[in-house]
Amino acid sequence: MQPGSEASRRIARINSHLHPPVSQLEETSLLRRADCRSKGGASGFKVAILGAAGGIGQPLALLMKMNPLVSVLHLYDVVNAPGVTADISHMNTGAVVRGFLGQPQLEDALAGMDLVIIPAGVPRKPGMTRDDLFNINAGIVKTLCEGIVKCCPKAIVNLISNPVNSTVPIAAEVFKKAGTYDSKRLLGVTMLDVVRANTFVAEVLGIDPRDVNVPVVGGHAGVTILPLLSQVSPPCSFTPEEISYLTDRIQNGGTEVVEAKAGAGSATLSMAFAAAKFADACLRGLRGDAGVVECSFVASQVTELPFFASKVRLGRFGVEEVLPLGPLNEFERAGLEKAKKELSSYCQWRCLSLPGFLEHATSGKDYSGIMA
Ligand SMILES: NC(=O)c1ccc[n+]([C@@H]2O[C@H](COP(=O)([O-])OP(=O)(O)OC[C@H]3O[C@@H](n4cnc5c(N)ncnc54)[C@H](O)[C@@H]3O)[C@@H](O)[C@H]2O)c1
Ligand SMILES: O=C(O)C[C@H](O)C(=O)O
Repeated sequence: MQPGSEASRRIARINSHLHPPVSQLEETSLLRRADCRSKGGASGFKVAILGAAGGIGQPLALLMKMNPLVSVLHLYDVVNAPGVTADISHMNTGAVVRGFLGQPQLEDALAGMDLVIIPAGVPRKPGMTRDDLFNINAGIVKTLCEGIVKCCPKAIVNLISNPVNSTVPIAAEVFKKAGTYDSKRLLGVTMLDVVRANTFVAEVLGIDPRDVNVPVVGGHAGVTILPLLSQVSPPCSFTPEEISYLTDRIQNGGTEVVEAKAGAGSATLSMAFAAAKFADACLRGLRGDAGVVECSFVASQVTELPFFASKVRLGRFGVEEVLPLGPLNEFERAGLEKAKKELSSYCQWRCLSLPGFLEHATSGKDYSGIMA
């Protein structure tokens, strides 16, 4: 480019506008982004994050923008999506980032997505259980899933919003009602339990946490979180005291963070790390990689319960196989009974088939009055 030429004057004028927010930049620049030659996003997967401006959503957006398997990243929230999008979009990695704000833009955010990750919803405060979030989060999840039904019914859905033990059955019910349900494509994210288990076990053993893999089965709340310490890789053994300490710490890892944050929310950074790891596994499965196995809360026949977390093999269509629990020791068999009892006591599960329950339960009102 010749110094002093019209082109160089244009670029200088554009640079002088680089300070205003992105929306103003679009209006004032001579070269609008829409006119740029590179459109990006040539190959790879299209991923949407719903709740992208939240405590989990923001670091998760950052991590997904760094994932080379992602070519298009849609960031949707009911607040602050433009700001997060402008910020993340300046990272010089491959994915093209677009932001979407509020319900009127939900359908555009979802159109054509391969993977939808949902961390939208309210987090716990000290003294609350995850189940206390149901009345608000079930309604949010229902609305978002209705968008998925319309715009990307074949997408893989990674559901993070709590209580996962209930939001996954709610999402399944929304998809069933619309006739788009495919149990292989709906995955509750329990990866943080595995991430925590790997970290705590590595601490006890004095080894690198990246070398540890602990299967964690059941669900995602209290005693429903069941680490299978007899199946740790690499093979190892624990004293009864170590087993008791590890089981308790893994089951209460979420509460440990909620209490440490003292009212400022629940796990966000470790959750974003776990969600990004899990999403990457789903994308590798979609790509056709062999042997991608992670734990997830899915429709299952591993126990008599309709949904259960266990190891699943991920493939081109989502969950290709729900793997059996494997041999359990006596402590784990007792833990499994407790987990199943707790999981089956979730009233939402018992009531899902009642006429009108889905609408009532997701209206934000107390649903206990219509329980059988
Ligand atoms: N599965 C897990 O292991 C796990 C771990 C940690 C947190 N969580 C859960 O994830 C959820 C989010 O946690 P957080 O810390 O990010 O909360 P947060 O409040 O920081 O962020 C939630 C975001 O969701 C957005 N939101 C609310 N309603 C929405 C809607 N209708 N559509 C789109 N976005 C909407 C909010 O604007 C906010 O930006 C909570 O329910 C929390 O309990 C799950
Ligand atoms: O504990 C919470 O409420 C958030 C999350 O489920 C967690 O395990 O950290």
